[in-house]
Amino acid sequence: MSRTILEARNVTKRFGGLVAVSDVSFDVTEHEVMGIIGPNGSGKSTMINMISGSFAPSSGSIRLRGAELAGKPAHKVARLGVGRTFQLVRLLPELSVIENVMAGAAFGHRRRWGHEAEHFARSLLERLGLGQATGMPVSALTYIDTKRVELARALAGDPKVLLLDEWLAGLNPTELSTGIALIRSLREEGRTIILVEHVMDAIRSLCDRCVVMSSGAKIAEGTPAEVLSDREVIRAYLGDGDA
Ligand SMILES: Nc1ncnc2c1ncn2[C@@H]1O[C@H](COP(=O)(O)OP(=O)(O)OP(=O)(O)O)[C@@H](O)[C@H]1O
Repeated sequence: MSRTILEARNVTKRFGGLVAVSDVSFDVTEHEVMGIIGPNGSGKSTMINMISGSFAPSSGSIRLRGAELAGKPAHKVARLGVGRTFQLVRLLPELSVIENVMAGAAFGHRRRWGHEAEHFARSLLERLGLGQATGMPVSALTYIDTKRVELARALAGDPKVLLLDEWLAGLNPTELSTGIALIRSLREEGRTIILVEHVMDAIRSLCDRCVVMSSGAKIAEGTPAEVLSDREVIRAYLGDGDA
């Protein structure tokens, strides 16, 4: 039976006078891939940042299997089981590829150290196609490879919920199909994933459900086919004249 793993209730985030996220609620079921989509500036990254503990909500609740995440710092949220990648890749530039991934193993949900961390990091890097690059400095990597390392680092903590913030952004068409196949393989192994994405092909082919945001509010929720044919969603993306 499917169970709710993450529950967002009436979540609001204000930056001074600006309401970036306004009273948003949704549930994420175990093993599902849920997309958060919406036009630029609609509050998607802010929502992800609140789930991962980068920002505290101004009000509302975010629970992971019943445990309150709202207001907890990012390292505690990671320990409780939320792993993430960032819209702008954040790696430790002084460290090698494998050291970056081992850092994720040390600070994630299931802590691994020393040989165990190294072994696990190596197996993840091989799986993500970076088996030959483990000792390289991250500064020598191509853009897609830095994204792979960041994904490996997030997976190294064995997260219960993986947040991908525009992980596919900036990839060329070949890299994009590799990237989509990679996320699909994570989905097939039963991971729970929340992804913020602008690439509609990826949304259609990867997501079980989507939440659509516009100006901070949730305006629709459903399968990709349902929400992408919703008049209000089309209006939010294209403007009044086109809906
Ligand atoms: N740290 C911050 N301080 C002040 N305002 C912020 C901050 N972060 C986001 N905002 C504002 O909150 C609103 C929502 O931004 P957010 O980045 O969450 O949108 P988004 O849907 O992720 O956009 P995009 O698709 O362009 O990444 C925007 O108006 C943005 O300028």
